[in-house]
Amino acid sequence: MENKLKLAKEKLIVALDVDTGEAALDLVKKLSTQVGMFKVGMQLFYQAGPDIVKRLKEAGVRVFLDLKLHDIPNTVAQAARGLTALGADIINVHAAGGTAMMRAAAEAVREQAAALGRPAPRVIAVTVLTSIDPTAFQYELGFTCDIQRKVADWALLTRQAGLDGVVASPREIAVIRRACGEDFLIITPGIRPAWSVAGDQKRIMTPAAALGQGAGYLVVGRPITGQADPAAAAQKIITELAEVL
Ligand SMILES: O=c1ccn([C@@H]2O[C@H](COP(=O)(O)O)[C@@H](O)[C@H]2O)c(=O)[nH]1
Repeated sequence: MENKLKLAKEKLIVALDVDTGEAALDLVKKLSTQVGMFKVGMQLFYQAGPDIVKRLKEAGVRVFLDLKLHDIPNTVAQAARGLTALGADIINVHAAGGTAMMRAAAEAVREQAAALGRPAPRVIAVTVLTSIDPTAFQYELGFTCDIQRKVADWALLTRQAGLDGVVASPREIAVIRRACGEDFLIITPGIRPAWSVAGDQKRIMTPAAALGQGAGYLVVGRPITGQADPAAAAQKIITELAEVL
């Protein structure tokens, strides 16, 4: 069981969606024995500033920098260069930015990492946000195919652009695997244990079910960080994961 708990820990990424560096570091202190990686998103990065990534790296943790870059290729490449210099382990862009933008990001990251003499962070692409349901996808965003088809197409585009993987709902893991193969990284937010509330997430799955589908990593935010005892919530999740490993 101990080995399974270790493996489960490696699968878990906790979203540090808080306003200050101090709050983020406090969560890291409480959770670092149970969590393999921490995610810095827009909420923390825009308020605490880029230095938070360096502080987390100094604290010895792995960092997924989830800023979802989406702009013209040159702008995204220059931004990706900056994020690489901060020392993130994974960065991301939006697949909707297209292949030229994704290729530019991947190339800039490789060049910058080589110039700094460091391993390059993995670069992945966000497909369809897990907060989008089929109605919004069709009637607000105007897509005529279903979400699964679009996610599979964008995942393939991402792979062809030379990126390492995608962010998607666990509900799309099977179609992504069929399109992109077993060695393609799939990071899944939209994780909701049976005892938690969905909130704004629409395409959700429990931790055990997502792992059963073959998720590379599971991103969990509020079901852990929104609890009075985040460490106890994280422990419940890794125990649930260990049971299916
Ligand atoms: O499609 C996506 C892409 C990114 N996210 C991010 O993951 C976490 C999820 O947090 P919860 O509190 O567990 O809902 C959050 O930081 C999002 O920005 C996503 O949810 N869906």
